[in-house]
Amino acid sequence: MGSTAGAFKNSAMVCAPLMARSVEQMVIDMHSAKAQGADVVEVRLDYIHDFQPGQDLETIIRNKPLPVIIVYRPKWEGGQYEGDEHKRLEALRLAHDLGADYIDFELKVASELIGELENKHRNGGKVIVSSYLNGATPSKEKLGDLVASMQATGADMIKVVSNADDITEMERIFYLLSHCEVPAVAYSVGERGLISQLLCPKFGGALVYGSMEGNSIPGLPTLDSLKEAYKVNCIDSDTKVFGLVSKPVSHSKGPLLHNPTLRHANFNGIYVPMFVDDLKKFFDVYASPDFAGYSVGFPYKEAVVQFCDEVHPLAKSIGAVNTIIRRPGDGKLIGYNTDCEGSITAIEDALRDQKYVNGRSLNSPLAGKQFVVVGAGGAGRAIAVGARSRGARLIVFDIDLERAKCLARAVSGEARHFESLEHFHPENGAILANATPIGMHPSTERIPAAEETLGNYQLVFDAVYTPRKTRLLKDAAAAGAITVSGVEMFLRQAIGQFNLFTGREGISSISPFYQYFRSSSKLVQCIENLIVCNNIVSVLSSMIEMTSVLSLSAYSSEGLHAEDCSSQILICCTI
Ligand SMILES: O=C1C[C@@](O)(C(=O)O)C[C@@H](O)[C@@H]1O
Repeated sequence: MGSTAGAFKNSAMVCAPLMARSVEQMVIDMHSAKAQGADVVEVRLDYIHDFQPGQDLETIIRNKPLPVIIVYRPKWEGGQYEGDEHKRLEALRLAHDLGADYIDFELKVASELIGELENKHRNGGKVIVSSYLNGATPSKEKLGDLVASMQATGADMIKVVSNADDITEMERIFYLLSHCEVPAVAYSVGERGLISQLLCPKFGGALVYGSMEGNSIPGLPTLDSLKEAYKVNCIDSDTKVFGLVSKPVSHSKGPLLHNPTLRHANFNGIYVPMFVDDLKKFFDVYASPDFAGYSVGFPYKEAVVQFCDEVHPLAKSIGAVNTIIRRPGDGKLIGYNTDCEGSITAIEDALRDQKYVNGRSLNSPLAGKQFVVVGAGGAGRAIAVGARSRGARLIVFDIDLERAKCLARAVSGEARHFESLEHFHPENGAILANATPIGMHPSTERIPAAEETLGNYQLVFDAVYTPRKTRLLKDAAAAGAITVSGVEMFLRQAIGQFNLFTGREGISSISPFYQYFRSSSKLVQCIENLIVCNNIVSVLSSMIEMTSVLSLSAYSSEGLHAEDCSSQILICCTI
């Protein structure tokens, strides 16, 4: 795909589709949408019960606080309206006459209706010609033909909506947006299509759709996330795209963390969730310099290694990559692993904080310890290799014994079948690390190990970070173990990714800052202040040069709290 982006740079409007059942509620929703940051609202007449065109349209148009798009979608185009077609078209004509800013005509009826409007005089209201494709996004050629026929109707704006089967279809949508001669809206619904919404301003799209708080529409980002987290109005054709390649992907807090941080660092970039089904297809299609780097999540951390042109030695020794950068000079994909340091330093610091000093080595509190890793996938490999590098003795559990054996060989450890974990009795002072998705939303009641054995561990770490306090961590804390949340690992690996994305520093640059603040009495003071006043922004701003505090406050409203503040400070200090 070429790196050409659209000509309507930065002109996209954020649009809230409204589907209230009554006109009164529609008016209330128009005002709420404005308060939530919408630039324009799309009023779906087909959702209004007992719709009376004459009076209801007047009420809507007289009370509109924002430009309004009037849509009266029939069943035959995926809408709710089943009545007489003549009456439907009459209502649309009336909306135009009453001064609606935009009227949406389906392609099938557009030529005739636009012709009529041309014959009367047009009153300034614009016409959007829309086409809802039943199924996947067609080829570029077919889309091109469709767009040509839509433009030929005399549309002021065109709108194409598809149902994506695969994220790679979005490349055709971006091509459409950047090559259309009139303002265009094009997107796919659903998780696989989300990037068509988020990246549409980069490619010249005219509208980005967002749902209102409490009125979420499946597959649409919220107005708030568009305005606050993604700041879609700041995107232009030069914006570099970073994405989380994963499946599932919607649980990730990465966008909430990386987007404000990129902005704070004045880096023209956006970080988006990418629901990927087929890695090869994905990397083949998104090969332009616009797509500058990726986080790699479950289940692809190992599989993605083969798609990297070069792999950093640490990632190679782990056999898993969680960060990919497209090297600016030659476009090659370079793979890294920031999970390893992220998880191991989180565990080490928790042990040090508990004033545990290992008898045999002062270098790492993990030296000589029995270290139980559950899950031999990408995250498990990073944790196991990291623990081994600190001198721990590994036992690897997995439902696939061969996979466990393979990792055990790499770290000179033992392999066991997952089922035997229930009866496993660890040594005194052992560490347990869960590197499986067990306990992650939505199956939050599950734990990977038997509850009765948790008290035998000195420390229990969970790589799952949604929810922040997993059931495993709660049970382990109740049993007296030190617990380390996946949030710690998440934040630390994200710092490494951020440095790589922005080309600032290498992954190893995390520790000097952290070392400084960890040993500093200021940190203790700061933690106490944070816990007392719980105001991260004010405490940190008085203490260190302000950095990405914005991202932290955004994140804290999503479930990050003062208790996680060692990493919050870490993040602030490294950016
Ligand atoms: O483990 C994680 C977390 C992550 O998957 C996420 O949920 O954002 C992103 C990965 O790159 C990282 O290694």
